[in-house]
Amino acid sequence: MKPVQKLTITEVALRDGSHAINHQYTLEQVISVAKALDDANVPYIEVSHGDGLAGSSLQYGLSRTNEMELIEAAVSVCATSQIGVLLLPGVGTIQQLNEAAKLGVGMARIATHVTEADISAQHIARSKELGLVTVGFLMMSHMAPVETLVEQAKLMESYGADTVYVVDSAGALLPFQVEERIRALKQSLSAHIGFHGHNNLSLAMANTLAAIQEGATWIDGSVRCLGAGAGNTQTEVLVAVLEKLGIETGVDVYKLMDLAEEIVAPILQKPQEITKGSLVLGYAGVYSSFLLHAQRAALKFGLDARDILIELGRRKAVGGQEDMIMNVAAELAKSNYPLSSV
Ligand SMILES: CC[C@H](O)CC(=O)C(=O)O
Ligand SMILES: [Mn+2]
Repeated sequence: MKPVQKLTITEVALRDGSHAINHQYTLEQVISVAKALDDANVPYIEVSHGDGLAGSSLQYGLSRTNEMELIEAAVSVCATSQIGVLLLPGVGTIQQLNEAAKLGVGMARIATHVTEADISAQHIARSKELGLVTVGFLMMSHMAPVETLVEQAKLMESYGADTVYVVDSAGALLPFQVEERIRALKQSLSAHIGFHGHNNLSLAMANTLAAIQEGATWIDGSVRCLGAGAGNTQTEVLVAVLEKLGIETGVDVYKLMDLAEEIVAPILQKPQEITKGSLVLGYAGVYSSFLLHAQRAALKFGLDARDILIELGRRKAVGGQEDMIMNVAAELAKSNYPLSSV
């Protein structure tokens, strides 16, 4: 392994994990998870609706608890960890960013589809003005050629992003594809490079290690894999693996293991496994957060969720097009279903 610089871990179970529990976090759950992550010395903890600030809606799923209350509570129980928020321009606005900053968050991640970095300019600029650590988050990175990804990352850097992430939203990338993407960004940017994986093809850990090997230093994980689809790179496992590789994170692995077992496992509505549904996300390159929406549409129309997901992949649906899921299901139900089989 090439020498690796110190890594900065961001825990996403309180944001990406919100998808997996239908955005039903309670104040008590967020407080207990945030407190334990702070105690384990995790540097950044993301707290927001799964689809970012202001994501609570019929389209994406209504939050049980107002996210600003969750953010405020998480900030209040953390002595050293910084709370971060995710914002998708158009879903959330500058107003919510200002509000979150007032509550004491330390980081904002501005997320766009991999070809749409230009819509992040004002949000990145505002985040910098607010003095926040500012991250550009290029979602569905598997959908663009490497050159396009580099171009888009450079835009985010030019707006002021301190770090730019390759986000494997569908868990569709293979390790060599992660390597070529991170290598190209490393060669073209001076910003830090980050990686956010999903485990739909059981490659989150391999992809994360590939990213680190090529120079990514900002890395996401979710405790007990609590994230959309089959979840993210499992944080407590990642920290243990990194320790074995002699790579420093500053995170206490024993405390993370206890948190995973005693606090996060009881929150899970079902274990984070690679089911046929989540496997198809990675296989067809579909946004991980579409899984539960597709399963609900399948029930409603008497379909196999896999056929809905395959069709969404064929149509290259992107985040924000959740309304397409019901449309596709309705069309499939009327046509000579099944159109495809896996
Ligand atoms: C919009 C939200 C999405 O879940 C962001 C993310 O974590 C991803 O694209 O993987
Ligand atoms: Mn994600």
